[in-house]
Amino acid sequence: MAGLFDFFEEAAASQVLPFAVYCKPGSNIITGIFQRLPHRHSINFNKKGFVFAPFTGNQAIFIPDYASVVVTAPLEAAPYPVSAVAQPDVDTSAKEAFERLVSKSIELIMQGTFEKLVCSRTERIPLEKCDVVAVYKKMLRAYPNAFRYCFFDPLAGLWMGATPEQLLKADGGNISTVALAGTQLYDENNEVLWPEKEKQEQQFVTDYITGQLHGLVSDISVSNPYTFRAGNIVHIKTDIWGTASPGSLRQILQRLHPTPAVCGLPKQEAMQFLLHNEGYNREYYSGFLGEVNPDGQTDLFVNLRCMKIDDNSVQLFMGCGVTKDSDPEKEFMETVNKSMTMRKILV
Ligand SMILES: C=C(O[C@@H]1C=C(C(=O)O)C=C[C@H]1O)C(=O)O
Repeated sequence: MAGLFDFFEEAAASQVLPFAVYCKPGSNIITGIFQRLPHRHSINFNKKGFVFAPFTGNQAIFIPDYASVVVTAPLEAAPYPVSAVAQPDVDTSAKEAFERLVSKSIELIMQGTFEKLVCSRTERIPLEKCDVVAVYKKMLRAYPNAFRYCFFDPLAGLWMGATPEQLLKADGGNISTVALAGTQLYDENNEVLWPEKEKQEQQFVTDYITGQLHGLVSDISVSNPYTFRAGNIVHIKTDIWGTASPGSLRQILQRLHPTPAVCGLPKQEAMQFLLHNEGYNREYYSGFLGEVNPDGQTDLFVNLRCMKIDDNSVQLFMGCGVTKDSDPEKEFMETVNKSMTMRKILV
């Protein structure tokens, strides 16, 4: 009988029908959902399946279980130690353009137009041929604490990523989410200390999320912020959980996405600013993805540390939170560090 990786090899090679292959943080079960017919389904929170939504949140793609073959496989291979891969040569014009965007954002924050903006950029790496399944297998072993996925849809293209950020977990009335922000390089020889700027940036996210949950979620609990490692970098993380009113999942999601961890404050204005000023289309980067299950666990993640794989190139996506205390050059370096998550598995 054909196993998950047979389906995956075939679906990735032919690139005709939508599919998703994923493994949850800390899990050793890989799930594949392979749609049987070339029909585009829209998201329906009453059906079980896999959702893939763009940054703007509009027109999410949905692969329903009932229209697909769903297979699982155990993750048996040992962890893959990601090697020290050299950082890429700096593309001066990309660096200057990004620093201009960050400077403009700082100015608008100083003027009071925004409290926070998350600026992002994309980088294209030429690649003759990408062995999608081999790269995915490497990613599975390299980032055990991330949500590791590969997704394909004929219009959206082929995407892969290892995201550290949960957007929403819901099981019956119990829901949880996280506020994740603040970034520095992981250094095993030094204790992690967080500057005020990073703490403040992360606090914005925690306050926004708890504020948005009020009215829809009761008994909201918030953990203390703690340091969380994601590959070669560390973040500040706060866990947030509570009890949701029945049938409120779609509304909670609308209120949360996109959080100020990936967009900005105020939300709608920040989104418009980013759409008009980043100079490229984020598409599904900083959107959300994962399992929807009205009768069980819904498990959604923010699409970060991801890439889009085309015939002859790979496009990387990375961003960073900008506040009034940001330094444009440091923010650019932060995006380089974040790009290493995917770069390391491409070598
Ligand atoms: C925007 C990204 O990451 C987000 C931004 C962070 C930051 O500004 O420090 C940290 C984690 C993520 O919430 C990205 O990885 O592209």
